[in-house]
Amino acid sequence: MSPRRPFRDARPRARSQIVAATTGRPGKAGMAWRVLVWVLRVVLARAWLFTRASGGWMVKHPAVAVLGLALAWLWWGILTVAEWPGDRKTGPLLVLVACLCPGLFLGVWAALAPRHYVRVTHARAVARSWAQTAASCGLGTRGPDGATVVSRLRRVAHENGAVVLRVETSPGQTLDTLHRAAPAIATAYRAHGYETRTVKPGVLDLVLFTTARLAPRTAGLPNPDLITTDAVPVGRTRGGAPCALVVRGRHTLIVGASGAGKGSVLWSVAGGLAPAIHAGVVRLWGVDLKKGLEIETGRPLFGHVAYTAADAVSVLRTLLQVSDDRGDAMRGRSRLHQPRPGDPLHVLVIDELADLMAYSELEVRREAERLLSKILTQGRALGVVVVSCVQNPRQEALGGTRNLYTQKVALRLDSDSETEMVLGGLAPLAPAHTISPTDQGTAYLVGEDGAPVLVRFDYWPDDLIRTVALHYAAPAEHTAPVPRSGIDAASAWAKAGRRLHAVDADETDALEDTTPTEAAPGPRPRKPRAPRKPRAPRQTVTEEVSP
Ligand SMILES: Nc1ncnc2c1ncn2[C@@H]1O[C@H](COP(=O)(O)OP(=O)(O)OP(=O)(O)O)[C@@H](O)[C@H]1O
Repeated sequence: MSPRRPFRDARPRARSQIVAATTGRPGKAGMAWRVLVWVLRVVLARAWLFTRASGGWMVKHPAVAVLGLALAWLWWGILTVAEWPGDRKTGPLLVLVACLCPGLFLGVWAALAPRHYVRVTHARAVARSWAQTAASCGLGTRGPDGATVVSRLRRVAHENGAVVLRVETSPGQTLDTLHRAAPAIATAYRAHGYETRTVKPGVLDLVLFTTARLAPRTAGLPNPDLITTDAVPVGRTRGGAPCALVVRGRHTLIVGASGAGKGSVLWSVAGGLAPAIHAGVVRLWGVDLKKGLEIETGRPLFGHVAYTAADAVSVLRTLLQVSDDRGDAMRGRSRLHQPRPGDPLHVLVIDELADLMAYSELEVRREAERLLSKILTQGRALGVVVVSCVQNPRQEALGGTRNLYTQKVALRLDSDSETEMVLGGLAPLAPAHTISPTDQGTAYLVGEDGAPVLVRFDYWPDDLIRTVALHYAAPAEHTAPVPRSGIDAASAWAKAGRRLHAVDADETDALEDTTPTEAAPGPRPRKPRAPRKPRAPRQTVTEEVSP
């Protein structure tokens, strides 16, 4: 252990003493201190902006600045030597202000409207350097007269955390030419990333991100009225806008190195779905072969959980059965399942998929891969979706299922080859391996449209997970067995719900025996006992006594 450094310990102590004696004081004195600090901050910040903007202009135009100073000084010197009666300062000062007025104007502008000033000056700088940058990034073509013609920059706009360049192709170029030049342009302008959006034929918006870091945020209690599976709030995007995840109709793969924040993504989904779970619109299933450490924190949200490989296979088999039954019921009627109470969206959450697909017994692994692949190919439209978390995106950890996920969340990854494994051709647009280890919960989200979005998922502390899980616990009927056929569904759900209200631990075991998991590998479950036949009443033989 390193020796403790006394001055390091003293610094925070001195700081907290100062805070306690000033802004931390109770009552009006504390309030006065806080107002004073705020005013000082604002004044100092504005003074700095003024100095920087006007000083910057003077550095760029030294001749004008020196001329102004020299004229003012000369005028004042002449008046002084001539012993001019009256005011000798106003005239020279006016001359100085007149010479420096463009710089002073910029300073006042920066101090009064700093954001507008930065945006306008930045846009002008980009426009000035565009021709040269575009030509060196491959956007120049030779005109008939031999001169180089570059793609036209139509406008420079600003969004939160991004600069948007609207670029128009020049004759001889296609949109593909602009797409190919985008990485070089982003690098030339020192952007942290980029995105391209086609506006109309021949016109493209090139979005250059000016920030790589998104502020962390702790999740709050979910909105009880937000019963949705199509836009589950999970975090914030780069521009600070709320980010919502589509759960219905999509299988989601969450990949991230150890400590990258997979838990945040998992609980953002499970916690965001909590009101829908409580309303019976979503039924949550959990597989956590790390002894249930993750899922057990929010256990009441889950209908069924599996903490062993054999149970996990049973859960997969049950869900496959559900999707088979739904397929029969939906055929010719609907192409996408519409969840509702009594006929919910089944969401299977798997924490650390590799534990099941790579580190289990060979037989279990094969069966799990077979079942999961079937669910991933068939379940999407039938209201059975999978959310899998995994550390290692390699083939051995995911089996053949990697490309069956329709939505991917790439948290921090260890190398560019891992990013490529997860996101394929989108890797240059979503360099997940460059996410800082201190930015846990930051990830590139790639939905079905294939456009990566940088998102910081909300952080879910354990206490919040427990509170939400208790508040929005799954309805009793969701911990009941899934009926095998849709015909007697309603009565089976109701019956199971009634039974579960009164169950104790033994009864739950008995109930589990009746779930459709008979074909699970390992020891065969007991056959349910046939109901006992009512016994015939014992006959009493009376001897007839003949008269
Ligand atoms: N969204 C977030 N914002 C801020 N900090 C976070 C966020 N998510 C996670 N963290 C921090 O990172 C730590 C690790 O997160 P988490 O356990 O979710 O990572 P993980 O990817 O699941 O790791 P492992 O695979 O080892 O279980 C947490 O204890 C927390 O301190």
